[in-house]
Amino acid sequence: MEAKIISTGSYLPSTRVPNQQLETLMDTNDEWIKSRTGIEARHLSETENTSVLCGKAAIKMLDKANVSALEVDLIIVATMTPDYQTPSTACLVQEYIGARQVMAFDINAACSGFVYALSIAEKMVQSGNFRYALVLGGEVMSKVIDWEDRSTAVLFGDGAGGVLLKGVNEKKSFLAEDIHADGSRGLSLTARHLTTQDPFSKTTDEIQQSDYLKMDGRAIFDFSIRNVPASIRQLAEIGETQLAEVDYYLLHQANYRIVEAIAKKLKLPMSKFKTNMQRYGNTSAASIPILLDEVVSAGELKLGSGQKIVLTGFGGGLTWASILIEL
Ligand SMILES: O=C(O)C1CCN(c2ccc(-c3cc(CO)ccc3Cl)cn2)CC1
Repeated sequence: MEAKIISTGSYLPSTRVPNQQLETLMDTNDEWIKSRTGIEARHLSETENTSVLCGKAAIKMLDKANVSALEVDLIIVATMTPDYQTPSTACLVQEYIGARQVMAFDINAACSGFVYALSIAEKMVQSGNFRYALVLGGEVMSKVIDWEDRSTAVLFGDGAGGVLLKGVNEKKSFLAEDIHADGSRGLSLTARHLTTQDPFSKTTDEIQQSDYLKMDGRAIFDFSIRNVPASIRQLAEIGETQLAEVDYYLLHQANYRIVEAIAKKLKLPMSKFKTNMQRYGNTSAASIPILLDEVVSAGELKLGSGQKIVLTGFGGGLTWASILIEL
């Protein structure tokens, strides 16, 4: 049995916030944001939590595939901004879409989360025990942002996207993967630090509970430029594929200059690297599936066409993960 992507879907909350609107909230400006990140606007959720964004994206992909929610055997949600610690966001999605009481769980690999989840779901479908698998990336980053910290508040957005996998007796579609973590540099990007809190705990001063996302931007920038090209080269070698044979590279949409720098290091044209951070900002685990759905919806990628794509996530953890897929 092999796993095949049979549908894609995405959902953005309705409130669009252009850079100019952030100028009224903090000491920033459209020119700085656009020139340093490529971001022109982001969508922010006023009432819909992560499970609802994911549920709405899931309903779109099930409808497109003409698959009932009752046929879904597995739901994985990649998120660093769950509705709750428990229940998992995937359990809330199961209820939201009206699926049977099937296996549903969240994974947290931050901006690499969707690629991690896709790798996990593929193996589970290959086992022959799961016929239809919903693989979602969803974030409400706006709830972990410090809206007084202009260095991070201008970078992130909310949204959800995903794919519907089906077990089929066809040739392999998932050709190669390169998936990593490096916890030694994990504190370069943190959010929601939960320290020990019991009558006997001895939280020292430097161990601070923190609700907000904090990022060493320079460190993450440098890590990305170093690790992502190496991961893509390694993937191409494992998949016995030339970099030029890949139709599109869909990278985590953190920063336009990062995508440019990676394309340059790989000596590939920017035309192979689709981007949408201009419209949505950095939606962490949701960025790749939203981009994939947009490129498929635009007809630039066709499911079942044999086109080759590389999906690469990179960020919190630190994690980085690449997957080579023949559609
Ligand atoms: O001064 C400048 O130019 C600033 C410098 C700092 N910037 C950054 C830094 C890091 C990221 C980033 C974040 C993640 C997490 O999803 C993953 C990957 C990256 Cl590369 C995005 N922007 C913005 C422009």
